Amino acid sequence: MQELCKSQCEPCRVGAPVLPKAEQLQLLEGLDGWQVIEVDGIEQVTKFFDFKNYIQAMEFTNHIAELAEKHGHHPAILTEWGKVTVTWWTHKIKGLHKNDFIMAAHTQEIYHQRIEEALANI
Ligand SMILES: C[C@H](O)[C@H](O)[C@H]1CNC2=NC(N)=NC(=O)C2=N1
Repeated sequence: MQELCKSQCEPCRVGAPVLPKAEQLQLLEGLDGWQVIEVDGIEQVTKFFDFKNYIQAMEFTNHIAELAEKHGHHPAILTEWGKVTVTWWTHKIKGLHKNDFIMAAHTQEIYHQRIEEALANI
């Protein structure tokens, strides 16, 4: 995860190959609690994050939106009371690219940073 978290998204062209399952599993090992799902035949990597309330969930959602804009790579986000589910896949290849695992690593890093900040303010 350390390596992924320091990585930047690579240019991904239409028609690029989706990640083979073996590489997906290897990249998952570097993450914490993410899983690969398939939705309408499209493989995606997803994880949900817990929060104290809806405002904190929304703040995290907006932080991920800023991350996505910065990298030009955007997730599906479901924001609920106390919970945010973030799901990454690459639209242009209709599946998983290494970029999705890089962005998952950045996502969980943001969550951990926010938790540490909250604990520091107790
Ligand atoms: C033009 C724009 O950069 C592209 O459409 C980007 C936008 N964000 C994206 N996000 C994701 N998840 N997959 C993409 O293929 C993608 N393409």
